[in-house]
Formats: sequence, structure tokens, C-alpha cells
Amino acid sequence: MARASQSAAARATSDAAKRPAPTQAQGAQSAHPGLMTVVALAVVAAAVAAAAWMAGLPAQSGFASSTNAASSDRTDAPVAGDPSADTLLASSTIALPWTVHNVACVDEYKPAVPGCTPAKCARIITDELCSADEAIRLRSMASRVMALGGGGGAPTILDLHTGALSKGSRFVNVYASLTAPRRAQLFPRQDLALYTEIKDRIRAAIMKEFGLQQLFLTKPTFFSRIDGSKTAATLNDEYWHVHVDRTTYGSFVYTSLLYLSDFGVDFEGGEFAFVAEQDGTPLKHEQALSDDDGGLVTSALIQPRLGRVSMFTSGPENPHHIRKVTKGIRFALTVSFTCDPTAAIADPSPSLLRLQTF
Ligand SMILES: O=C(O)CCC(=O)C(=O)O
Ligand SMILES: [Fe+2]
Repeated sequence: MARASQSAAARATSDAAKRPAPTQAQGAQSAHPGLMTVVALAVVAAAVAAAAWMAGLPAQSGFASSTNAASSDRTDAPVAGDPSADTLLASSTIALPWTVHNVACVDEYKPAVPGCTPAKCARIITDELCSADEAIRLRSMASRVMALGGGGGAPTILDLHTGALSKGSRFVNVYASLTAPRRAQLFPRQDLALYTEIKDRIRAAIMKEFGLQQLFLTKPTFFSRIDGSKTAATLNDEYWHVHVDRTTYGSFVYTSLLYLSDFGVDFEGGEFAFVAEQDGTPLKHEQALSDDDGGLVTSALIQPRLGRVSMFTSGPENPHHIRKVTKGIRFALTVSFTCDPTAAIADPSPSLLRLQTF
């Protein structure tokens, strides 16, 4: 703890010398895990909105790399050091085949589910699961829907499974306000089918790599758009905090991210970073790191690329954050999986949309 607050102070000092960095003042024990808070609110808001709306209805109502699955049985120790020791796991300009970075699991996954609980922990990146054209189609659908709302700060969240969409400082249920023809326009059957197909591809790939017999989609699974020209309107807009997905979301066991825009072309900043202490152990505390870590952590970076998929175990071996987007628009899709059948969610099918917008 002492080390953590010392680190935060040192970071704030080093940053103050370089540029204004209000986010660093949040300290090492920030309670704002960025997108997670935004999404948690979205889930609650959607549930509340859905409940309110239903009430008015008629009764029916780590780090060194290995490439290719064949070499995935290595366990690579995280590299300790300063920011110059940051590792670029994936450059936006180079298409990657199936690339596995094994990391040591930090603690056991409990309760253990035979045929689902990770027997190893890893970070996987590939540019071969989703084509650029497919990514553009998904982005276009998300973008059209997001035009009906939009967060007050930089992030806008859209959850196709609940209909939750950021609008100003709150969330609306986008399904609730649409007429049937408008719905069909905004959510074409083929695009929803593509969304489901890509999710299934990712799920199958995770199952293969980790040797799983079962794996369920869980919530929240959502599109995110981060607008680099906007500042945080509320603390909930601070998407750049370090977090562990399993801690934040509860049901996550495997996280995947599909990138829908290109680092360096569509936006600047916004790299995804796995973070570790200088001694190489994963960071345990939520921290407000933006684009610079003051020399106190090392990062293993993924530069988003259209159609790029990253997948990783959601436990404390994989603390991460998004570096601040400094320019342009960053689009991504977070798709999460659980071992717990009671936490499973269904695909957003046209019939679900019909039901939700009745
Ligand atoms: O969009 C990203 O790169 C990461 C998002 C993330 O960390 C999350 O959704 O939990
Ligand atoms: Fe995350």
C-alpha cells in the first residue's frame, strides 16, 4: 500500500513536470475502473429502463511472445523494467497469425468448473478471425445506433443484448423507442447474424486454445466508441483506469476484444496495455494510468487494428487499461465468456429485438 501511494505521488510529480495530467491525481486506489463503470451503469440502467417500460405494457408482453498455437505451451515470465522496456505485442501495421503469450496464472479460478476453468493463463492475438470488411460492417451498425445517443464524455457504450445505449450522462434502452421499420433498418438481420457468427468464432477459438468443453457468452458484451476530442464529463467517463475484468465484472473468465478501427489511422493514443509492476508482478490495484506510467510500470501493448481480436484470461494475471485516446475515434467490441451457465446470455436475435421493443 505504502509503495502504491508512493508510486502515485511519484507519478503525479513526474507527470506534472511534463504536462497537465489531471487523471494522475486520482491516485493508486481509484475506484473508477473506466469503461467498466460505464458499462456497469449501463447494465443497471438498461434493467431499470426495461423494468419501467415493461410496467407500462399490456400483459403479453506477461509478455515475451510465441507465435502459433503449436508453441502455446510456453510460460513466459513478465519482463521487469522501465517504460523503455514496454513490449509491443501487436503493431497496428503488421497482421498477426494466431499468437499466444502464456502468462503464469496469479491465483486459482474458483469455483472450478471442469472443462471450463483455465488450466493455463494467456493472452492471444490474431488478425485471422475477423476480416476488415466484417469489422467495418459491425462498426457501421454500432455507429448508426450510437448516433441515436452518445455519451456526454469520451466513451459511448452500446449493449446489443440489453439495448443499453449511452445518452448524455445516462443510458436509454434504444430498442424501446424504435418503430419496427426503423429497427429493421438499424439492426439488419444479416448484421446481427454476423455479430453472432463472429462471437461464435471467438468462442470456438478460445475453447480450442484452452481445451474447453463448455463456455458461455456473458454480460456485459458491448460496443465501445471513444472520442478523443472529448474530455471526461464525469468520473464514470474515465475509461483509462487499470482493472482486472474478473474483479470488475464478476462472471468473466475469458475476455475478448474485437477492434473495429485502426490505431494511427482512425485515432491516436488508445493502445491496449497489460500492466505490471517494475518487478514484473501484475499490478494489483486499480490505477489511473493514461498514456504514460511515470516509469513505474511496464506495459505489454496491443495497438488496435481493424478486425484484430485479442483474448485473455480475465483474472489478476491480466490487469490492463486503455491508454488515453488523444485524437480521433476508437471503436471496439468487448465479448466476454463465463463458465457459469447461470450467468450465460442469449444472442441478440431479431425475435429478441421484437420482444424488447414491443
Ligand atoms: O477496448 C479495449 O481495448 C479494452 C476494453 C476493456 O478493458 C474492457 O472492456 O474491459
Ligand atoms: Fe477490461
